[in-house]
Amino acid sequence: MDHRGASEGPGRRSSSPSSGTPMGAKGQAALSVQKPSVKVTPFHGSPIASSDGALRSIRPAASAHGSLFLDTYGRLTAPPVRGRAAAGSSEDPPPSSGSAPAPTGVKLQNKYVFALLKTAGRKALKSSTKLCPSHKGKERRAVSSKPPSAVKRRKRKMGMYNLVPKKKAKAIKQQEKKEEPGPSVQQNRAAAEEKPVMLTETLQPLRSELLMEGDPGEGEYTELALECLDLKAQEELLSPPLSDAKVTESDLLEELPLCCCRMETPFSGDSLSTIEQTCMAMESMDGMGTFMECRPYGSISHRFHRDCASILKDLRFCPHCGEDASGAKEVTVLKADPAPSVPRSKPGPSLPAVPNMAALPSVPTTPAVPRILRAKKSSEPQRGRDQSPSSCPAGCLSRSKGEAVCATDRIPKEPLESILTALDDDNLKPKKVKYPTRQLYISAKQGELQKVIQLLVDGKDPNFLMEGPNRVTPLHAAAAEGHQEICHMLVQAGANLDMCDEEQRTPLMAACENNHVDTVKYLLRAGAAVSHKDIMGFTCLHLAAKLGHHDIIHHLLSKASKYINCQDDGGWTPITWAIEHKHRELVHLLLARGADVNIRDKEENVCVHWAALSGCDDLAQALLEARCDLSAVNVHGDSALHVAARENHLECVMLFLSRGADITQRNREGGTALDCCMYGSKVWTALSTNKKLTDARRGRDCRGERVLSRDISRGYEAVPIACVNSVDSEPSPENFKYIPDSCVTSALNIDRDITHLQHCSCTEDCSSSSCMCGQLSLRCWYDGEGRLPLDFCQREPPVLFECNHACSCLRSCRNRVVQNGLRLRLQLFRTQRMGWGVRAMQDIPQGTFICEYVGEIITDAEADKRENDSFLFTLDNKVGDVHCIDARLFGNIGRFINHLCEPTLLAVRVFTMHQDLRFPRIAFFSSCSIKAGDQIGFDYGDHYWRVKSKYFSCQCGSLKCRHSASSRESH
Ligand SMILES: C[S@@+](CC[C@H](N)C(=O)[O-])C[C@H]1O[C@@H](n2cnc3c(N)ncnc32)[C@H](O)[C@@H]1O
Repeated sequence: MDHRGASEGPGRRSSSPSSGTPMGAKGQAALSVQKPSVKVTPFHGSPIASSDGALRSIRPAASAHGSLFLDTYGRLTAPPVRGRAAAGSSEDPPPSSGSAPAPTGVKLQNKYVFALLKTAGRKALKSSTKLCPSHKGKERRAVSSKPPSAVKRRKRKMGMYNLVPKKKAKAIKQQEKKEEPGPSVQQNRAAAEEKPVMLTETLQPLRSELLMEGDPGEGEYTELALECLDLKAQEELLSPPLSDAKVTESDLLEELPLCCCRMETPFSGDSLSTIEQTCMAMESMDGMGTFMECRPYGSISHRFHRDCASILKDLRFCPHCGEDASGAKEVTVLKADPAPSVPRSKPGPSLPAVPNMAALPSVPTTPAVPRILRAKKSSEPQRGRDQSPSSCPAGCLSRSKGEAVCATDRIPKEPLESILTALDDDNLKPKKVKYPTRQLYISAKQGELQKVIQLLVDGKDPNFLMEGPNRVTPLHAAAAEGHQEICHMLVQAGANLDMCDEEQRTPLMAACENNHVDTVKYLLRAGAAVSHKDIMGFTCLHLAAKLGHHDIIHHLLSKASKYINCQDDGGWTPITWAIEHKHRELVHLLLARGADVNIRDKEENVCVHWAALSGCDDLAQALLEARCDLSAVNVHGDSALHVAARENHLECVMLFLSRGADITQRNREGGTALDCCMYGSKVWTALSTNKKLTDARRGRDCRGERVLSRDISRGYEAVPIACVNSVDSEPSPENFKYIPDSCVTSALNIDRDITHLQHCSCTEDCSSSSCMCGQLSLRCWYDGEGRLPLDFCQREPPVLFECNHACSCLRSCRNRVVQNGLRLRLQLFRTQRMGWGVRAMQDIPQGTFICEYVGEIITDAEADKRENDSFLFTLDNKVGDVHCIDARLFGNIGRFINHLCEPTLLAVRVFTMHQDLRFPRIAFFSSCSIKAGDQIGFDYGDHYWRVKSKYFSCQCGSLKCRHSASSRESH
């Protein structure tokens, strides 16, 4: 049994309610697994056995040993610790590989697992690649535990916000430094000196308002706790491969690491204590300390720690504006700014309300994640406690791992109007920075709506596939983060809604997996395919069900309920995932929506197997009430009771026993549920007690009546015929073949020409109201109930001719009884002295057709050759050759009817489909009324007993018995 990590999170089927060797080699082998190749096992793996013999769930070996993990998409990646070590070690590869493992390594591992997958089944892959929330936690801990010096310094990529009032592109400024400022530059500077004044005037009331409310963060910016940051992802995203090639001039222009400050700080004097004089990065700091001050323009000042200067080719630059900082002066701020609020950029000319703007998604209220920027420095600045991460005016947050986070990267909520205005306004246009295409992915992931729009306007491909092992698009990233409005922008820019990543997952799947209901709704409305399957056969429903995303499931089902029973590559439906992961509410939702609980997975498990595995007796009960088959066994012969017993789930065991689970049922290894449980446990006690009681009951049953077969006719009769034995241990007779109609095994040339009707012994017209065959002079012997009349001659029964296909009557004509076959409830039972016999299971009025004597039609000569004459019925009709019906090898229930000296049956010759008088059908009619439970029998005839009395005597037990030993003696 494969019990790998039943309690683990998403990613793959962690376990299987299959059987295994309780203490066997399979379990040991699984435990000793160290590598993915070994972890990858077929769908059925043995469970891991504990010392007590109970089968236990274990975490996949890969997880335990860090061989493979899943990222937030549930994809394969390398172990986080190893990845982090690589990032922090000086001997390790250059940081271009980031903290993540080398892509090729991941690729190889993926390929390796995928190759194994083909032979071992998808489930194995799932098991081997399990990771989960806990993995993320590990990753974070690994990040925070590394010393700052262990992190390689790396060239910062330029980052900036687009709304930079009057701030010129760095390239222009660099150009200005080289050349004498021309008139146009002077104009720009003049403008730069004017605009901040306008801004402060505009924003002062609002800032005061915010200050009065004491919640500066509620305005344009919201701070995130550092712990919220997905540091690993950001490291990877923002750590482009470093090249040792020469840094060109264009590199200087494009790659100078800058903070994302978008605001110039007007300098209006020597005092640094007023808000107007501070960079926006001051918002989260106390503002005290010694800083370098850059004054790119007369009224603008930028402050930053000396160590926070951007360095490129040994030149120091202001981290805010990229200006040469070699001339920056050192300033000391002794007193904190009284109002370290956030200066605002001028939003540009106010826009009239745009009607269709309402249709656009609203700007997110959740703050985007600040980016991590790494300073390229020869040594990490040593900061004391007083130099808290927020104390740098440039917003460089010194982290324990030495990663600098620029607080100015906090992303403001920008109304779309402002964004659009900025795009159109030359003054508000961003610095001319040449972003790589992957910036679109980065910004989409981080929720930078403004930048996403800018990048799209600049012509970045919305279907760009991010390099790396998973090859996701910006739409994947935005959907995974729930950035609905960015999804909208990307889709409008031509992003393919159903683009697949390396694991064949779509953006919709990413949104489903991450529980972003609104994004899911948006993508569905936009036309995303809900039926798409990923590399493991998962649909959106599977992903959401596995993770318990109730609202996602609810919405998906409202749109596409027909996929509710869709099976993934393991044969699992969404409800099996929900059951395994104990998402109770979700299970009930899926049940209410009609999930099929008896769909078998690839190991033939049904839902109740999974409930047994997860130990959810409440879910098991709900499943049983939804008619889940408790007796179902999987390919290993395990019932749900086996699984619950093995997992030591007492409540489930009790439930299953109360619902009649068969405790004696053995799996393919020969084990009962009792054999699977832990000796001495409560489950063991419950099962042992039940076994004792069951054995006692069966002992009583042995003395009572046992049902040996529910239907000896195997469905060939319209009414099933049970076989019971309350007399001895004789099993149900199986030495013959049940046939519903007589057969011939040699050429008998039955004449089926209906012109023989003229030989019919009956000369009376048909008296049936419905029969229209009167012209053929057929007489209908049956009354309105299909019975023979009470005055029917029993001493010498006439031959009956039923209407058939050659008649003009309807098929419902009442002159068709025998040809309609058995209609009464009969039972084959063990008699005390006559072997098997037949009894009525209902009251039967006189004249009712009971059954036919069916067998092999043979010649009399053939009959004489046959040794066993116990089942021969002669068709002696004094017409032509004599034939017999031998029911020894082929027969129906009639072959079990015994001789009764007080017969209740009358054998009548009947013709139905032909009138070849040599071959009548032998039909038994009740010669009297018969009570339910009475044995039925006919008179075998004196000739029979004259022969057989030499061997045995009649055992009919009748007081009027004529062939018993005593009666023979008396005669
Ligand atoms: C057509 S079979 C009836 C089914 C038979 N009892 C059986 O177990 O298969 C006929 C055989 O049943 C037994 N049998 C039928 N009626 C009997 C009776 N009244 N007394 C004793 N044996 C009878 C005889 O062995 C006979 O050869």
